[in-house]
Amino acid sequence: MPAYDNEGATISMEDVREQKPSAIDDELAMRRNRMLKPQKSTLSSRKKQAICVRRAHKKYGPAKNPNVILDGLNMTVAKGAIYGLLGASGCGKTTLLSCIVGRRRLNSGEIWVLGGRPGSPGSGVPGPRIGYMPQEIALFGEFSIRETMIYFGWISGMTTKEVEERIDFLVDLLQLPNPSRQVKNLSGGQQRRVSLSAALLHEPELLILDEPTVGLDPVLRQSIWDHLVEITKGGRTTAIITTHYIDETKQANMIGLMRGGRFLAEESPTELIRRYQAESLEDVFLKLSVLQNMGKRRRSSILADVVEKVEIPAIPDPTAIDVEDEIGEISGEFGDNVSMSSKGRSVIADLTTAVEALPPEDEAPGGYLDRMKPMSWHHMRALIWKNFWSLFRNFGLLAFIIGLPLSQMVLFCLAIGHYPVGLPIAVVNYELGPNNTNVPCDYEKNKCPQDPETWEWNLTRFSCQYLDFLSKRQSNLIYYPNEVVAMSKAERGAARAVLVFPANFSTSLQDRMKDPRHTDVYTVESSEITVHMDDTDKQVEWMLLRDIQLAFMEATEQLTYVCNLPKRMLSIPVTFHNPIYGLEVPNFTDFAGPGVILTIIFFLAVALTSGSMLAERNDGILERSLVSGITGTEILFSHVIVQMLVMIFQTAMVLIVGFVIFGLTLKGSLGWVIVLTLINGLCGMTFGFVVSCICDTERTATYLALGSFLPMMLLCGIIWPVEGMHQILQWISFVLPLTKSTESLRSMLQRGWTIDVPTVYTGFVSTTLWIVIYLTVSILLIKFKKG
Ligand SMILES: Nc1ncnc2c1ncn2[C@@H]1O[C@H](COP(=O)(O)OP(=O)(O)OP(=O)(O)O)[C@@H](O)[C@H]1O
Repeated sequence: MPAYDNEGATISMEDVREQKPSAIDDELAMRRNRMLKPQKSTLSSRKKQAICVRRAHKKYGPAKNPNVILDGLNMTVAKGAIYGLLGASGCGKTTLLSCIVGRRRLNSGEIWVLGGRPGSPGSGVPGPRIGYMPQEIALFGEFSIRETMIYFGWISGMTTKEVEERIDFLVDLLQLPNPSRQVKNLSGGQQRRVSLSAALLHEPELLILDEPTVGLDPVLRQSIWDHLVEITKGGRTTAIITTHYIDETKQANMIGLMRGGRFLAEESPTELIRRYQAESLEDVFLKLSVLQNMGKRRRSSILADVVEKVEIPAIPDPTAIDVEDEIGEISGEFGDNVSMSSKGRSVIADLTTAVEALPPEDEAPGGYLDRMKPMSWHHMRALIWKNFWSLFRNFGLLAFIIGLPLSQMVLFCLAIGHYPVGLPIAVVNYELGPNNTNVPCDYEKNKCPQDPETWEWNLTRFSCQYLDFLSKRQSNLIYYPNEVVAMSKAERGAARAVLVFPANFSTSLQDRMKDPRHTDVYTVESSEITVHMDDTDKQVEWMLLRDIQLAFMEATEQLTYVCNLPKRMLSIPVTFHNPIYGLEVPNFTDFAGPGVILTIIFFLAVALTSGSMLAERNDGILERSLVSGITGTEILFSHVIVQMLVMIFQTAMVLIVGFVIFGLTLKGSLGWVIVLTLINGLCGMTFGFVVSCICDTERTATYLALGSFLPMMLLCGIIWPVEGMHQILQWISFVLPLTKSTESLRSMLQRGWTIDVPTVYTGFVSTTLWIVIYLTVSILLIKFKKG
């Protein structure tokens, strides 16, 4: 009868039974006996074990209210054993495993893995000596099964050919689907099997499998166990397995029952069942849990309970074993540090006091340079390959990478900095008489109002001449009959300004110009245009003010022109020549452009880097990569290399849109502009690393990125000159990463300054310094921020 069907591959129960020869049982029994021999607890004996944990203490949370996870735990895993780590959910199995693989540190205690201290130089742990399957799937959804294997194979130093050979075997063993299928399209169980095959791929010395069989078909679970028995036979491979299926661990050589931060027992499954006269391992766990609860009572009473309730085989001749030997490596513990040796020869109080002081860290075999070597070629190759494909296979992300800078730059160039036109301006022109809104505001455009004979002025309807010039700047002039109506309209938002021309405006103006000394107050007042402005929008107010004044100058200049008079006669005595730098008509787009370009590139890099790093971390991929020996520095630099490609592309797009399509001013060297934009993106990338190291979730990273985006926009002189800020803000602005670079880019673009000008090179220096700072901080955080 078919027992398991996967993608057309059908195996029968008979097949499975055939895979489990009785020789394996014999081998298991033999090794159980071998391993259960008590050994001296010396430094060298601990180093000889695959894993040896002593007095492990681990807690999370604040010192005042700690969550104690490991509470003086001892554990011994002999080489070549299959060790079943059992315990209720949340008892600390994963925490213990991550301390073993060197990803978390104990608060106190000692761990030896494959003869070294995890994480110490030269121990090889984390590294390819370990095959780690974390609880999460920890795979790249965008990759196919084959690509996943190639990635993990390369990391562990295998060639592609070796990986291909192993793929065939693992597909067969774990009944994987076609290796060309993408991981994200597999079922949860299939993904777990791919994850398991990635751990088995390079045939490591120590397999650490966190719930490898959860959700799997019982037949497949059996074949996985059979495979583990097979590979541990020779003694080269050791396996630790956590599982919730307690009974499947009866095939393990040793079981550690974990509860309350300790092991209730550490024994072979048959011995546990025999000793506790239980029907199953579940029963044993239950009995031991009850006993541990009693451990809250006084130790003496526990001892009585233990001795009374649990039949502990007596030692035939206790005197035959010396004191050292009594402290077996394999120990089960109860309650308050009450330990029982594996052979049950004696009940020993407080095993932990018997072990010696912590030995010094192992020295790395190589010299200082060897330890400093930050990157290995096969790691970098795997990481760059992985980063490249995970980026370019994700179409949503790709659309974001291309679309966002493009759309932002187009929107900026279209929406920001352009002169507001068509602003409604209310006009009350009493010069046209009481019926002023129905009378055309005409004037003789080319007629000089000065009599050529007498040189007497006869200025009429100068208000119309002025309004003609004003309408060329602001075309939306709305005429009202009187000031009261115009004001009430403006108060309700119908006009941005109200202009009132007195009845005898032109003649009063003429009198005032002709004989200013004897002009009376009435004449002065009636020669002036009264203006009421809506000041809510400063930009609009300044621009209207400018239009109102310039229109007057243009009207008077026109007068001098038609009367053939010197132009300066009727203009204000200030001459504005061509600007030293910049355009004659101020352009806010040019002012804000440099800051906006840098901000787009900087914050896109922050978002992309922190996003991909956090996704990698939260999916468990980062953890898995680190356990397989990849260093934080390698991860950072592989991201730098791939994202540099992205940034080059984004920079090219932004600059083309800004300078080629929208014609932003570019007077300096394009080469230096590109270099500054790129190193600014690099700076954003390194800031993204810091964000992803500090934050645990994408949400907090978003808050942090947003929280830094707004202050930078406001304080870095991007939309407002730094000189206009409060002195303290100016100091803050001085040390922000975008201030000096914006100033530098602006100077290159608009002033055409070269790199030897201090304002320009300061931008390069400041950005480079920030890169170094962010990179150092992130490397330190990756190095030291462990559980
Ligand atoms: N980084 C952390 N910070 C704070 N508490 C943590 C952290 N990691 C784990 N814990 C807590 O430590 C306890 C043990 O967690 P752990 O994941 O080691 O348990 P487990 O035995 O592996 O559980 P399960 O079988 O459900 O996977 C849990 O209460 C968990 O909430």
